[in-house]
Formats: sequence, C-alpha cells, structure tokens
Amino acid sequence: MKGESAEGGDRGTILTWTERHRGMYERATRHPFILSIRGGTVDISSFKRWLSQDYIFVRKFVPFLASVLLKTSKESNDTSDMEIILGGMAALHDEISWFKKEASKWNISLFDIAPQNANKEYCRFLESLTNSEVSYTVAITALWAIEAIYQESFSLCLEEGSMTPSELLETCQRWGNTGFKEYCLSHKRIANRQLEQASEDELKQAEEAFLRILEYEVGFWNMSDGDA
Ligand SMILES: Cc1ncc(CO)c(N)n1
Repeated sequence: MKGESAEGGDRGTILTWTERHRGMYERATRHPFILSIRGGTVDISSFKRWLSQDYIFVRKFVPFLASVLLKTSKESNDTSDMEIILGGMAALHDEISWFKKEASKWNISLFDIAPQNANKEYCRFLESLTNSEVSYTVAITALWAIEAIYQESFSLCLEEGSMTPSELLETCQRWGNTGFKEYCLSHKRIANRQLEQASEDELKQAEEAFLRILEYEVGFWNMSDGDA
C-alpha cells in the first residue's frame, strides 16, 4: 500500500490531516471574526474590510482555478472531475458579480483598494500553485482546503441559534449553502482519490500546501481587525 492509505484506510487522507492539524484547522474555521458574525457582534467596518480584500483575492483565484482545470484535463483519469471544476468556474463568475453588487450595497469602491500584506502573500502562494510543476493532486488538495475553510466558517453563521445580522445573511449563504457544501465534498473525494495513489513526496507537498493554506486563511481573517 502506498502513501498514507494504510494509515488513513477508507477514511481518507484528508480526514487524517484535519485530525492531525486540528488546532490549526479550528483556528482557520472558527476565527473570532466569523464568531463575531455568528454572535451578531461583528464590527461592520471589519466586515467591509474583509469584503474588499476578498474581492481582490477572488480575482486572483480565477487563474488558480483555471490552472486546476488545465491540470484536470492533463492529469486526471476521471472525466467527471472536469465538470466539477468547470462548475466551479461558472460559480466564480457569478461570485465576482455578487462582490460588485455587495460592495455597492455597502458603498465600497472596488477600484481603489490596496491589497494588504497578508492578502498579497496568500495571492503569491496561489500563483505559485499555478506552476505546471505543481501536480494535480497538490492543486486539488489546495482547492479543497481553500473552499472548505470558507464553507465550514460561514455555515457556522447559519446554524440554529446563531445571531448573524440579517444584512450579512446573504454573504454567509454564499459559502454556507448546501450546494457549496456538496461542491466542497466533490473536491474532497477527488483529493482523497488522488492522494491514495500519490508518492510519498507528493503527499508531503500536498500536506504542506494544506498547512500553509490554514495559516494564510487565519492571516486573511486577521486582516478584518484592521491592524494586519
Ligand atoms: C481568502 C479566501 N479563502 C477562500 C475563499 C473561498 O472562495 C475566499 N473567497 N477567500
């Protein structure tokens, strides 16, 4: 048996990794900013800061997703992967329009926003993942991690008992809805399948990318504080 499949068994490598790095995973998915939305105490200027920075990030996410699509067509043995990534592309198109609409609702101009350092670093990392030397396995694991952190975070704000302000519900639904959850599960299945066949070296790279994403996501949420 190769890689971590012996250790992970049928549970999948992703679960093994989220358990292994549980503390960091929770810092990324239960950040004080998200908990403040959930608790209804969020500072609106923090929310606006997050929204503006995320628009910049999402635009940089487009070439990353395109690179995953390219890798899918070259390296995947399962033709259904392409449809999943292509669906993500369509959703991203919609997401960019949503950001523009949401920004105008909050009187934010998206033209003159300077990316903060944490955002710049994260975007640089995204760009490094578009390199053709980065394998499909590493790229799809990264894609899963990036999307799943948002999905888990924002779905917390929709749980029963949460006190999310009504004007932020649409944002939380964007990443917390069940369709997006399914989309993330598709990535997780593909990533686990790929990781099952991966070499030790590739596994190491994928786990490393996962960890770096957790760190970048925490840094990203921290920007909402305004002192990043
Ligand atoms: C920083 C960040 N991570 C993940 C997502 C999910 O698309 C996003 N929009 N922004």
